[in-house]
Amino acid sequence: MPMIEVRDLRKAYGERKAVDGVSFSVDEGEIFGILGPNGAGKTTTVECVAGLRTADSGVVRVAGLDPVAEHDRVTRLLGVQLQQSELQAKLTVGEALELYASFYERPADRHALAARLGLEAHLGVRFGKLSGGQKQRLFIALALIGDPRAVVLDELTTGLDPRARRDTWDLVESIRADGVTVLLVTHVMEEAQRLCDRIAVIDRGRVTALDTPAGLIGRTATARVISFAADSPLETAELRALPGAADVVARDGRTVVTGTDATVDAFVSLLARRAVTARGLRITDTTLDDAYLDLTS
Ligand SMILES: Nc1ncnc2c1ncn2[C@@H]1O[C@H](COP(=O)(O)OP(=O)(O)OP(=O)(O)O)[C@@H](O)[C@H]1O
Repeated sequence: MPMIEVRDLRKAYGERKAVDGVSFSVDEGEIFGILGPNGAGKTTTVECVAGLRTADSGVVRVAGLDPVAEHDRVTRLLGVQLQQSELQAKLTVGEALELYASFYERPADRHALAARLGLEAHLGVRFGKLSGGQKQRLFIALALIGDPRAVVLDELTTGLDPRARRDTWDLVESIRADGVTVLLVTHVMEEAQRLCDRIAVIDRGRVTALDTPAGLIGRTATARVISFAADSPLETAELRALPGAADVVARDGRTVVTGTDATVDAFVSLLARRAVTARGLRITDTTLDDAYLDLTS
């Protein structure tokens, strides 16, 4: 049985179809990403998973339970950190953990959790005085306080500096290492690529692709990018004629050819045949960014 299952989920706000037939399932122990542009329906989808919104139609199950009809049981299994959460500014970290722990029969050990999230030294600090990264760590702690089997993390690293972002990623990996299933909403490509086992790309309320990060990248028609200084004697026409070449453009004083492995092989042969060098040659893979742009409007 999947840990989280969503089948043909639909939810409209008036005329606006926010979620329009979304399906996916998340296996136990997986980090599953939901990736998509602003307004794609990501938050609405995870709110339905958490039982915070009632779907118009479709099926949502968490460990086989209905998050709306069996809300209390699902709350014990599923921790939730939603986008733009807030707490009272005067509440201290310790008080927030104590308050949230009181909602559960068997909460996690507050002190161990605070230590694990690097909040031990901040237990007496008021919420309003915490940095962005510390607030985010507190919200993750609150999502984990019920010792859940799965956790929803929505826009986890928005507004964090690069170090805090990386620390948060390490934390998500350690949560998964403990066997907790993670449903992660993000529009940070690097985050999705680094953390997720599989990703559902959502656009305008629909799943446009569902695959591993490598699978999504491989789907893009062009998987290799060759670039070199624009002063080479190679003609645009002969580059365009390379097998598999999808595009040749001039950008920032460089010539950029996108294509496939066959394009790279033929390009190297062309250099040898013409006895020319391509100064500053770089051959890179298409990134998840490119794949994402291909898959969304
Ligand atoms: N309570 C609401 N009432 C009316 N419309 C809403 C409501 N919540 C969301 N919407 C609309 O539904 C669509 C999907 O919103 P949702 O928040 O699920 O998208 P999202 O992918 O999470 O976007 P973002 O990345 O910006 O958070 C958007 O057009 C949004 O404006």
